[in-house]
Order: sequence, then structure tokens, then C-alpha cells
Amino acid sequence: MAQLSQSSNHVFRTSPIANSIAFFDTAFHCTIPHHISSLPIDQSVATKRGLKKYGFHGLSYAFILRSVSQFLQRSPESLNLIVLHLGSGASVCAIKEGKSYDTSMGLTPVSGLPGATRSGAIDPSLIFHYTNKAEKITHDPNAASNLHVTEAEHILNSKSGWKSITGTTDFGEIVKCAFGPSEEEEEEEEEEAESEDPPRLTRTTATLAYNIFLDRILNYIGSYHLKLRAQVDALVFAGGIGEKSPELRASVCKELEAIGFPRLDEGKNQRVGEGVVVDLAESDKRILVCRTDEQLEMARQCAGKDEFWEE
Ligand SMILES: Nc1ncnc2c1ncn2[C@@H]1O[C@H](COP(=O)(O)OP(=O)(O)O)[C@@H](O)[C@H]1O
Ligand SMILES: CC(=O)OP(=O)(O)O
Ligand SMILES: [Mg+2]
Repeated sequence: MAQLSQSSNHVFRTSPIANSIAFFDTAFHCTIPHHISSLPIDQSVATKRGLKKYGFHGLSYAFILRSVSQFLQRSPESLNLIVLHLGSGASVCAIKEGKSYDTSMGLTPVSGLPGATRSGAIDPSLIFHYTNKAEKITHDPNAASNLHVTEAEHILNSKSGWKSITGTTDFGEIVKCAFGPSEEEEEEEEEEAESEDPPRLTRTTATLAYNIFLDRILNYIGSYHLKLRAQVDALVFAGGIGEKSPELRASVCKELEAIGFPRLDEGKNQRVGEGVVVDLAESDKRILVCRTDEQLEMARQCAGKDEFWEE
């Protein structure tokens, strides 16, 4: 938020007469049913402090829903989708009858899928393993203030994920290393690297990061497929990784054959054709890639407001 507000200040300074319009990346998820967005905690605390699942990447999901609806020539209200927005921050959304029904990020983007520097969902007690005063856990608020939990939160948000395992935030590099040619020399180097600090990109660390990501993605697809009662019109890949990694798409889709998704057309998967939405396999359950565009979604939502066109 600090970075965001700094860039807003820059805009106010450089373009003082321009209208400023704010978009909430959470707005798309306001349709998530109460029991899904609610946390199993004291409800009076939750309500008073606004503690619930908000979800993120909403602008991207809005763009994807509209684009897929146009591509399939079906109304958004008739569509059930499982959408994977896989970028530096990654999330999954179950769209039921054109509305967000569940999503993997929560109160903050740290929950759900792991990402470039985020841990994703973990056992919450893990944060106490990052504090040096964990033995002081207590209901006494004065003692609790010494726990340095904010540092643990920083570690889970900014010092975890791919960066913490491989030393890089670039998933493209991770894929190259995990699938690249294996050489003996490289393996020797890896053995040395394992005990090294900070973490380095080796075949072992790259494969671990890749397999963790795949495993967590499958957790959500399985869960959302069931929640949508197997009535899924399309699985959609989006975001930098979803759009550019044929390896990850192939790994995910191979597992999905078990729940009735079609076999991926490997030619189409390797060379995704032109267009905002591209089909990778034709069947009742489609597998699509969508080149998402959050900026265009904001511009489109602005352009749709009559008040901005009045003289
Ligand atoms: N060819 C590729 N294969 C796999 N991942 C890729 C490839 N090209 C880019 N990426 C990854 O896409 C991610 C960035 O995606 P993007 O949606 O732009 O993220 P964000 O908006 O969250 O910064 C980076 O992790 C980058 O490494
Ligand atoms: C919420 C989030 O992770 O955003 P981004 O994909 O831009 O990192
Ligand atoms: Mg992004």
C-alpha cells in the first residue's frame, strides 16, 4: 500500500486536473457466499475488524470472465469456470454462474497458493517458529506485543515462496532449470549448494519449487471442481506463468484427465496461438489460455460509466 500511495501522489503532482478513479482488486469477490468468506473465529471480532476472505486479482478475473464469455459466445451468467491467475502473486478462482464463488487468497494475498516471495497457505502456528519469543504466547495483550509477529508476517509475504527455495523469483528460470538437461557436473554442484545459504537455483531446488506449486494448484482445482459439482465449462490459465509456461500447463492438465478434462493438444500448448483467449483442447470441458489485462479492465470499466462522458 505504501508503494501504491507513493505512485498515487506522483500522479496527483504531475496531473493535478485529471480525474482519479480507484479500483478495488477485491470487488469481483463480493459475491462469495457468507459461509465461504467467513473465518471460523469469534464472529463479533471478525465483524468488528472486518476479518474475512476478501480475495484479490479481481480485475483480472473480471477481464477473463468477459473475454471467455465472448470467446465461447455464452453469457457470463451461464458459465462455471476454474481460473488460474498464476503470476508473481498467484491465485485460483471458482466462478459459478458468472460470479466469484470462492478464491484462494484470503484476508491478504499471502494465503492460498505460494508465489514468488509468498508462502501461500500454511499451518498458522508456523509464524511462531519465526519468533524468538514464542514461549511467551499468551492471551495477555501486553506480553503478546513482544512476539515480533510482524517480522514473521514479513517473512511469509516477502521472504518465502520461490525466492526462498531457489534464490530467484523468476518462475521461467525455475522451469528451465527443472526441465533442462542434467549434467554430472551440475549434480555435483547441487550437492554443495544444498548446504549453502542463501538458496541457489539448482535442479533439486527448482524441482522442489515446481512440484510444490503443482501440488497446491491441484489442491484448489480438485476442491473447486467438487464445489462446482463437476459442472465446469472451462479451466483457464492466465498470468505470466499461466500464459507462458507450457510445462506447467501440461503438468496440471495431465492430472486433470482423471476428472474428465480432455487431453491437452500438445502442439497448441507449445505454441499458443494469437488472440486474447486461446483453446488448447476442444470438448465439453475446455482448457483455455487467457492473456489477461488488468489495465484494460480498469479502462473498460471507466469507459462504461456515463458520468465520465458528460460535458
Ligand atoms: N516462459 C515462462 N515460463 C514460466 N514462467 C514465466 C515465463 N515468463 C515469465 N514467467 C513468470 O511470470 C511471472 C510474472 O507474471 P505476472 O503475471 O506478470 O506477475 P505479476 O503481475 O504478479 O508481477 C514471473 O514469475 C515470471 O518469471
Ligand atoms: C495480489 C497480487 O498478488 O498482485 P500481483 O499479481 O500484481 O503481485
Ligand atoms: Mg499481476
